[in-house]
Amino acid sequence: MFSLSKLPSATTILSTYSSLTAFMMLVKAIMNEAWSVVNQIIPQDFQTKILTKLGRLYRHPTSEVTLIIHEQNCHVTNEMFEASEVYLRSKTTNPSLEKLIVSKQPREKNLTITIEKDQEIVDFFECIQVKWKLTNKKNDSGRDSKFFELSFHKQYKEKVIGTYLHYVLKRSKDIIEENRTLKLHSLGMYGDRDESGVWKSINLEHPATFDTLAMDTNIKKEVLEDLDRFVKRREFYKKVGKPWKRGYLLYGPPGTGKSSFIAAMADYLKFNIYDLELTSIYSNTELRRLLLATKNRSMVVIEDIDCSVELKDRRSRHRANNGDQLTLSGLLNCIDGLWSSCGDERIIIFTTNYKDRLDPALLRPGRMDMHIHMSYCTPCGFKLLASNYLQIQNHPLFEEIEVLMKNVNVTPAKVAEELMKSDDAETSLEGLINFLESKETDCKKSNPEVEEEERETTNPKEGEGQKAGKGNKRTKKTKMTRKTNVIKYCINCDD
Ligand SMILES: Nc1ncnc2c1ncn2[C@@H]1O[C@H](COP(=O)(O)OP(=O)(O)OP(=O)(O)O)[C@@H](O)[C@H]1O
Ligand SMILES: [Mg+2]
Repeated sequence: MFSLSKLPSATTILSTYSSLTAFMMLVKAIMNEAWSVVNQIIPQDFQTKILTKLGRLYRHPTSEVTLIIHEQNCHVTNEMFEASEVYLRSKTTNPSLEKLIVSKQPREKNLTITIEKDQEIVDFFECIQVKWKLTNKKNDSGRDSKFFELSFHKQYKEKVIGTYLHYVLKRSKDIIEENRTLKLHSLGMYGDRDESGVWKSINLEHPATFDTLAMDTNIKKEVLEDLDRFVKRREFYKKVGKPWKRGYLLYGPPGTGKSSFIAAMADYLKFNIYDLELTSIYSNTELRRLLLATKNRSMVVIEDIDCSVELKDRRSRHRANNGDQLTLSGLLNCIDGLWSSCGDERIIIFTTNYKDRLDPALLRPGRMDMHIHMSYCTPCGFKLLASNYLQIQNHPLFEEIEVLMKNVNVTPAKVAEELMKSDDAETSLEGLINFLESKETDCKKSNPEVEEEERETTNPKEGEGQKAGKGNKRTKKTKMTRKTNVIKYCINCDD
């Protein structure tokens, strides 16, 4: 029961209050005294620093939440820590940073810039402000242990944990992909002891890109759209129940850019290449093992497929005892079956100089999704090469070259070679014209009917206009008067 007699009397309350007031005054006096002593002992700017630090520690004591992201959890790498490190590398332009660490790994393209410990980085995500700080402390075993402190207002706790951290994970993956050094894996051998191959990798440093590749503009556009569609279709492939893979057959004469195309594709997709040399594989089992050892987001390349699946010439010592030899059907089964369903984002590329020599099984619909023809150099391809090699978009000699090119088959490789012969654009272009003309003459000799036709269509005033300067004796014909439907002279006349 509540009893009034237990309440303190008014006199008691008053006397307690006066004692408390007297005590507070005493404390204040002591504090003032102490403060004046501190003022005398500790310099003013040092005091400011301490107060700022204390202020930071105790700022919004109740409104701020801090997440700790350790480098390791029970000796296992913490992916969130790694992702944060990578993510914060993209924030190093933050004006609040005073110290940064700069480094460069061998063969990496870019410098790596990371934050120094105790530096604070402010980041914004959907109007939320968060603060990152890398801290370093000795752990129980006396070793340095690193961790990130991620602080923000407590009202955003759900959003930061539920959304922002996932965003950091995703962004860091993208950043790694963007800066990835591409690898070229090819087959190394164990030596005589064992005939099985193993994948060995080196950095892929092929400079070809789709911008430098001279090929039919429409085909190039179609391929790029196809690749873009392919990489976006993870869910689509899942839905329709197909392995997420795509096959391309590149065909065309030597020197038309098939290998350069593969390098350009790898650069565009940022996929590693596995160069599968079938002539060094001797059984279907070995092929399967090698294909299963390839990683996702990669391209398996089999060059000159018409030659590599000819198994007749293989030396007997390579024949597997159990009769398990590499066969075309073994290869196709592997590509269509087990291997392709064991990974994601796989591309397989076959190249050949002779599409007509390929086994129909390779060409049947659905096997290679796209057949891409790499042709001899076209006038449009020549312009791209001239722009790349000579940095010119136009020149009076272009017209003559373009007409010659319509009549003579010349590979982009040969054009590139001619354009590299001199630093002077005109000299290079003249060299190319001389080459095309000599090839035209050779081909006419081996095809007299065409020569006859040519005689009828060449300008009768031919030879009048000798080229001025540089002592060039080339006869300047008015090529445009030729029949536009003239057949190409050397269909298989390679350099
Ligand atoms: N289409 C092209 N565009 C730009 N450069 C090209 C092209 N084709 C060839 N080249 C140049 O010629 C060189 C050789 O070409 P590449 O090796 O790609 O030809 P390929 O078709 O693979 O030949 P092969 O059938 O002999 O393997 C390239 O390094 C490049 O400099
Ligand atoms: Mg090649």
